[in-house]
Amino acid sequence: MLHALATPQEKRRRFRAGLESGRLQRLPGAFSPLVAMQIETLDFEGVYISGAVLSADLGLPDIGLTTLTEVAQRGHQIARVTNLPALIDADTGFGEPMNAARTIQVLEEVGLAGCHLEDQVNPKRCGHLDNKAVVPTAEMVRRIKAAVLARRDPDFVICARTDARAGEGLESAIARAQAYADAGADLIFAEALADEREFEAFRRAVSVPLLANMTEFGKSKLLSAATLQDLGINVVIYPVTTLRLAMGAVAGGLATIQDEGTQESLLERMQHRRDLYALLGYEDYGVFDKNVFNFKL
Ligand SMILES: C[C@](O)(C(=O)O)[C@H](CC(=O)O)C(=O)O
Ligand SMILES: [Mg+2]
Repeated sequence: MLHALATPQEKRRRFRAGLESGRLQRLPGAFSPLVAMQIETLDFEGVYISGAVLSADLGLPDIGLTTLTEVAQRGHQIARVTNLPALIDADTGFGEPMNAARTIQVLEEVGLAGCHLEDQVNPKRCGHLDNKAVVPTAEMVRRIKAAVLARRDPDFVICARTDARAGEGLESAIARAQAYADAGADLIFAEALADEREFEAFRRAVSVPLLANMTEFGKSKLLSAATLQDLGINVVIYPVTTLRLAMGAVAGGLATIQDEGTQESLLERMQHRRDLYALLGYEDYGVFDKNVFNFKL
């Protein structure tokens, strides 16, 4: 009720244990706190909070327009309602290495389990767009070192993302990942890898845990959880999936209302009022006031 029972420290320890378990940690994107609660009712290991989704939700493209304050606020809203660890997209850290350091402290304070910082130049852009530019390896190493130094809970996971595969090629992306791991990154996110072969090459070369981004309609082939597990990948994110599902349903449903003049034919595809109330735990709120939850169908 009101918030999740697990503390941020417990959630971070749980995420750390998951990274060390040898089992794939599956993190669907939560585009709202309510979606995080839905994810928790299924057997997922965590939730992901996407920058692309936050931008889209605000009606903006994913080109580095959102601020740390907006990202932290959304992260807080989501992290507080779920017992699952939440990993958030911190883009480039919102500026210079000093800004990345502050970003880590703020994201820690709002209860997240970890975040990823990427090696793109400011302003960043979606990892599946063309003509991305990355900063020199040494500059990203400074970004990561500043982040690691600023961290106060050693269990807060700092994930380094490299966007170098597109512009510099696989070898360079691997060399960067190794440098980022040496700088203290706990987890490596290799953005926009093409297929199994590229994940295999990363797995062979990098000793820290690896994250795979299974985003739709991008540059990466969609690989199943079983395949990723076999490849030795530790974390998979489905960053924009729930938003794409919801928006597909919203667009189709609005067209039906236009065509049919009623939403009657859509009812069975909707989350029922009863299920929404169960997810929100309405009944639990009756401990404060017996009159809060009076609902009969
Ligand atoms: C993972 C990602 O950074 C995100 O913000 O969710 C995006 C996802 C996407 O645009 O599909 C990305 O740059 O890959
Ligand atoms: Mg992003």
